[in-house]
Amino acid sequence: MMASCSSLTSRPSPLVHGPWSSNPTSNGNRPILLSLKIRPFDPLRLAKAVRHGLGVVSPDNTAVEVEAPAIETQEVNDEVGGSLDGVTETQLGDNGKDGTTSSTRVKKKREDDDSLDNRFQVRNGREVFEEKAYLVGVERKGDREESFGIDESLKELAQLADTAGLMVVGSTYQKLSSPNPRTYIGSGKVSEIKSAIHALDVETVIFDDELSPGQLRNLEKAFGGDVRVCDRTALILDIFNQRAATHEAALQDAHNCALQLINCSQVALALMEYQLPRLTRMWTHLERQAGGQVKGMGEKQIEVDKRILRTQIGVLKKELDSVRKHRKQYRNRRTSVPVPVVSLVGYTNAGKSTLLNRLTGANVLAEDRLFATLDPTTRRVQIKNGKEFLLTDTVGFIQKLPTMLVAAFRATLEEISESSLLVHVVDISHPLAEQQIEAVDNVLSELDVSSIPKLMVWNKVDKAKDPQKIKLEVERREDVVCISALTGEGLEEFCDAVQDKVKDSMVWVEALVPFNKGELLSTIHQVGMVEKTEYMENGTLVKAHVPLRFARMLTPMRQLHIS
Ligand SMILES: Nc1nc2c(ncn2[C@@H]2O[C@H](COP(=O)(O)OP(=O)(O)OP(=O)(O)O)[C@@H](O)[C@H]2O)c(=O)[nH]1
Ligand SMILES: [Mg+2]
Repeated sequence: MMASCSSLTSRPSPLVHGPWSSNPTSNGNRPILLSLKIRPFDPLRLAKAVRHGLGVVSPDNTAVEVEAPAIETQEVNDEVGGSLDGVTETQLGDNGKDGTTSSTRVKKKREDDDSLDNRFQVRNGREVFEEKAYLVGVERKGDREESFGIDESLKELAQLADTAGLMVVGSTYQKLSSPNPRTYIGSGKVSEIKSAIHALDVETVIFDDELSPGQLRNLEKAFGGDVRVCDRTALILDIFNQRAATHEAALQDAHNCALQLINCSQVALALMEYQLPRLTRMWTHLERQAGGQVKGMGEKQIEVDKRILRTQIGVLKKELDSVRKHRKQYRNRRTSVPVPVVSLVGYTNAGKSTLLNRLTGANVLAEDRLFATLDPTTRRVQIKNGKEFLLTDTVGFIQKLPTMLVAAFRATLEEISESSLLVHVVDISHPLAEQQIEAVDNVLSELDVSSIPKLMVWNKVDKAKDPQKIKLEVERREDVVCISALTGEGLEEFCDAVQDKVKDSMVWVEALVPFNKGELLSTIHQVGMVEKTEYMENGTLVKAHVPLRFARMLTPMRQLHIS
């Protein structure tokens, strides 16, 4: 294993360019994180840096099969506060639905991938190295039964790893009362994973929960060699980084481009903030490089690195503030023509982009991978009766969303906070649909959107085990519409429901519009729900539901009519 790892150093992994690593040792040259070159902030250059600094897994090239992780099924002894009675035997569970055991699959994979060259793949015109990853989860005693189970959480982690371009070769988990402060898992489990690393030639170990910088360091030391340890947060940040690059080319207008830049910078900021306390890894790296002789040198370097990073974080934050202010002004201008804005929110992979594409003929990337959408896209939807609304697609939510990424979501979230309606898209065919709904509601409850009306949409009904049962359930409930964004089923009902809900958020006005204000009349027809128009001597009397902001603009005419 060591031999193959060290031979990697001759071919830089395209996924990572460590900003501090001039000498690409294998550890400074692996996928996952540390991907941005840190230089003074320039949004355009930053976007470019993101694009060129990473090997992007093409969204079009989805040939890599998402492999369900080999989840250990054996009971694990309890470990409290780092006591050392973990399980030592590594066992890859049999979860192969086709009768193939995971270990056979793993063996097969190893044979297939014996040659390193096989693992360099050209995707999207770039060479990407598929690292072998091993997943580790912890089931906390006292986790509520209805929350995401460890199996499901690890399956999701495997999907995330696949999206990031890694090859999952196995996984394990441990039941704990509380995590070990030094190594997160118990020492028995650490040894077990170490055996798995050797047996499966693992290059990256990914933990399903966020690890502290100290835990990361201790685990890397414990696993030894060139094994990289990372966590769910790092993985998600890395995917966001990749996605930021992929989507840039697809931008079509200044509005979406501005949003993209904010998102891109937010991701950069999240990355830097994640890196800052973890920079000490480079210290170890420098120390090792110098054979442990010049400890001071590494120490000095890390201080310099930290200072540079802190300055960059400060500059980036300032720039972001200023871009945000401009965005707010833009939104204010946009709402002066108050076409209702409807935002699609929901768990990642629920089908939001597919729905947007279906309704607007847009060409937003929709695919069976997590976080396909990073940047919010807005398109106009024209309904049969001539009415229209703006539909905004947003980044998907996920359980265990890293706190620092909530800030990175802000560009999207600021947009949805001014919507007339939030449409919560649910993949009703997913076995954990309930839990996903809860995870989305949790994120929404942290945002200032409680006053915005909501509509729930159960999507992918075509894929559900028992579509009839779902349709009956929907009939009993008033607040849910059942659709298939893929086949188009239920989309008319969806548009009607959107209109009804949008109407609920409007106010009733009766206004006398002077004949010389013809354009106002057509705007009322465009954005409001007109019940009646009457031609009077000095203008047109309109009775309609209109958006609140627009009602304010009509105030003088309302007074005119009353007097
Ligand atoms: N069978 C079926 N598949 C669907 C339906 N809607 C979407 N999908 C599929 O689900 C996958 C995810 O769809 P997306 O539209 O990318 O999902 P998303 O919610 O935008 O995902 P993120 O951008 O990752 O948050 C794609 O493979 C779609 O083809 C549906 O109604 N039925
Ligand atoms: Mg999407």
